[in-house]
Amino acid sequence: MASCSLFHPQTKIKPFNQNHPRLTYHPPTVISCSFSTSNPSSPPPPAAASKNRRAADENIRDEARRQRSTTNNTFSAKYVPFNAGPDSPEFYSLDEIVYRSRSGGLLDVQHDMESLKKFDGAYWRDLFDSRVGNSNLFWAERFGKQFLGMNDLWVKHCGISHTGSFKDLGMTVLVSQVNRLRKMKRPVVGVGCASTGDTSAALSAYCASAGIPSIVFLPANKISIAQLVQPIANGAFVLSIDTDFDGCMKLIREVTSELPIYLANSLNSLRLEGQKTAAVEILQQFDWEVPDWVIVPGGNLGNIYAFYKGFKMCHELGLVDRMPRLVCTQAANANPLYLYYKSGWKDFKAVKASTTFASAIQIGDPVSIDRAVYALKNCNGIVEEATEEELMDAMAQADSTGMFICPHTGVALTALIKLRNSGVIGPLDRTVVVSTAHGLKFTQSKIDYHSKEIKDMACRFTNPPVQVKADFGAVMDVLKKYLGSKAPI
Ligand SMILES: Cc1ncc(COP(=O)(O)O)c(C=O)c1O
Ligand SMILES: N[C@@H](CCOP(=O)(O)O)C(=O)O
Repeated sequence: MASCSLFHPQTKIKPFNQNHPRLTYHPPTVISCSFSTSNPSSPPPPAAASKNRRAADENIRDEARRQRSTTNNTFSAKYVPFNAGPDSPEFYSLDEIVYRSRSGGLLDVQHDMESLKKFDGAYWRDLFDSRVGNSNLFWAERFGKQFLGMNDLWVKHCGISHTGSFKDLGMTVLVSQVNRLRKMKRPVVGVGCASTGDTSAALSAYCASAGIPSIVFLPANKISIAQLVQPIANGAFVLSIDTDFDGCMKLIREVTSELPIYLANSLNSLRLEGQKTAAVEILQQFDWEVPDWVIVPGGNLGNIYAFYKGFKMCHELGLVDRMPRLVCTQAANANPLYLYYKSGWKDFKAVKASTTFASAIQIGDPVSIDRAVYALKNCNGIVEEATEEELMDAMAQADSTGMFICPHTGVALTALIKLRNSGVIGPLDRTVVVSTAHGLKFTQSKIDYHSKEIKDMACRFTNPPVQVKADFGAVMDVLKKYLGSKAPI
């Protein structure tokens, strides 16, 4: 949660709402999670939105039920082939169990934008403001000023959430829909995913809360202990498989086409509808001012598209007047998007991803490659990469200024450092780095770094504990030496 001292002086930041029902199941229609259902034929003035606000003792599900019964809701959404033209006849109800288009391509959730546009930007802003419930947007004052000469640098801590990563935002939507499908007696016995640790954590928690079986495929010995224990503790059926994430992903796709297990990876476009709300949160936290840059670490590449979609929706509905530029950044050990970008988008090749401290993005064959390319091309985006040393140093430097970030956020900060040093990102540019998971999930990498136990890595920013005898004189000696090395304030 944001404390006053972390606020940027010129920015009105909306407070973090601790009572936000992150683990509450939203009503079935995706759009009704976020939007009011007033009669769209006569848009109410902005102030009227506040009349729709739910009372303090009403949860968001009850509010949606009440509004559906008293208003004429014509909003709708459906699956369409990804990037299909307006004339494409192919579409599916959100109640169908479908992950691919007829041609085998990706799907996308398409909202009836014409209905939504009957309300103006002020209306939507007011409605979103009435439902605020954000993860922390942290003014990275020290890191920005000390290392980059920037005064307007922010870190969006999506990992300060129920299961400790941004996956919670999408999983609440997906599991809510599964809940609905099961109530409709659709053949869904369980929900499954392949995972590098965060998707499985979110899936197992939300399924456990809803009483739905979850099945997770994990690459053996390739995820952190903290991530492994999450689905175990939440009662998921955990398969530790002797392959990498891409191997697990292939298997879960085959399995979900044979068995009544609903696929929870971001190949399923429902997930991205939840994840895109992080973009809305950022805009809302800046009081609907658009940042210049948003930097996102990429692996399976659903999230970069989710951010694009969230910003695009806010632009199209008039909540904001422009789009930020997006930067997607990968570990150099797992960099198929980066190589594709460097080829001038000419030659995409999946890679065999090597081990990286950013283990959650050790992915060589991202399912959302087409979505990511679309997003980046349409916002003048950039792709960067980070070596192991760069990402670990960036993480250590950020931690030394009061953050406690994950290595993936170190990957994103490395992109920022490179783009700032090359002058692409200017000193006055308002920049948001997306922190995707909680640092406490990745303590082993920090221990390795601060113990200087990483082969071929200088570990330039270590801060190891000092071993000292239980003796007053010895303690005084080390303290005097330490204080002598510090300049007086
Ligand atoms: C912590 C973390 N950061 C970043 C990513 C990358 O997100 P995406 O797969 O949507 O590109 C993932 C998952 O892949 C993750 O778990
Ligand atoms: N980092 C992810 C990898 C799978 O991504 P998804 O968004 O397609 O589910 C994880 O935590 O499993």
